[in-house]
Formats: sequence, C-alpha cells, structure tokens
Amino acid sequence: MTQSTLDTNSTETLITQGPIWNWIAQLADENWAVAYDVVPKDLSRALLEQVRGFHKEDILLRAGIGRASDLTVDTSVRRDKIRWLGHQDSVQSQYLNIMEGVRQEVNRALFMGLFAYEAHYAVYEKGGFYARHFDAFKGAKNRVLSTVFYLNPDWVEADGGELNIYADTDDVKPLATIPPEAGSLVLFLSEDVPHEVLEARNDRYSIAGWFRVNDRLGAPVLQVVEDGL
Ligand SMILES: O=C(O)CCC(=O)C(=O)O
Ligand SMILES: [Fe+2]
Repeated sequence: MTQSTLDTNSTETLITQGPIWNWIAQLADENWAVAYDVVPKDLSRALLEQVRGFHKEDILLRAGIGRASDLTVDTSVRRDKIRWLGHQDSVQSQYLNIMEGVRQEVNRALFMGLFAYEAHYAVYEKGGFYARHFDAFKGAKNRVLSTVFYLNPDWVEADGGELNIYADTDDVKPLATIPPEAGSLVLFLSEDVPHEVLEARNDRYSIAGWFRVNDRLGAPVLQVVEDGL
C-alpha cells in the first residue's frame, strides 16, 4: 500500500487482518463506519457517570457554531451542551489514549496522516438536535476524520436522537440511521459526510471528536447544508 489517500484496493488486505479491521475497511470503502469494540464497557460507564455529573452540576456550555473568531450560538441549527476533554482527568485521558490508538491504526492502514485529536462531551436534552451539516469545509483540511462515541446504555427507540448519515447534501433518504447506543463508535470523513442528529426525546450523552492533519487550534467548524435554518 503506497497511496496516501483512502485506498479501496487495500480493503481486501485489511479484512484479512481480523475483526478490528472491519470498520477500517468500511471507512475506506464508504467514508463512514461504526465500530463496537473500541472502548471497554467499564470505561464507557465511567464516562457516562462523569458527564451525567457535569450535566447535573450544570457546568456544560451551550455549543456554538462557526469559526473561532465568529463563534455564535444558534439554537435553530444546534441544541446541545458540551465540555471539552483533557488529559488532566484520568477517565477522559483513558478515552483520549484509546483514540490515540485509533489515530495510529487509521494512519497505518489508510495513510491519512492524522495528527491531532480534540473531543468534547455532548448532551442533547429533550428537544435537542443538530441540523444536517458537514464537520469541515471542503478542502479546508482542518478536521479530517470525525468520531462520535455514544454513552447511552438503556437507549430505546422512543428516546430518539439517532444520527442520520447521508450520501449527498440534498438526499431525502439517509444512507444510515445510527441509534446512539452505548458502545458504538461512529467514524466518518469530516469533509464528505453530511449528517444530522434527530430530535432527542430523552437526555442523550456522547463524545464528539475530530482528528485533524495539522495542529491549528480552532473552534468547531461547521457548514450548514439546509437552507432556512
Ligand atoms: O452526536 C452525534 O451523533 C453527532 C454530533 C455532531 O454531528 C457534531 O457534534 O458535529
Ligand atoms: Fe457533526
């Protein structure tokens, strides 16, 4: 494998390397994937307990949209509350270390050149949602690979808050609808995969994160793809 971009020819090789590779192969082929065995269950529970605590203490921030210099809070596009993760906390550090492993594996298998990672807890309360968007502007090469890890062990369909992934910005029918169930890690290319969070009807906990190919600091970069929002 000598190419530096996603290489579909490499898929067969990847599949033969064992279960962990299945999602990397799917990512290479389809630009998105769901992985189920990346984060241990006890860590997932510890993360949930921590973010529930933050939520209860009311120390989460209303999430904004846009670039660092132009960060606005627009609740018609996005209604969630966040808190950034850091290595100073041991539970958060364990999660960040696992994602460092993911970074290395993806770079090794797909030559993506992922460099840095940033992640935040997100809480969507009843009525919370995130309208269809991309996580990065095309060609910006800022955020390259998005990750969302779900923390909800007792999720049922009536709780809503599914992630819809689309092939194209104006497709009506999603490619996939992913329930935000504990243990699922969704990965997708930040510049290429339009997605949305459907309205949550119960508190919905997750960790959203982004790998970038440089170390430029920046606030969430977002491109809304639906008019009139
Ligand atoms: O929580 C999710 O399922 C996706 C969140 C998202 O799209 C984002 O934070 O950019
Ligand atoms: Fe997103």
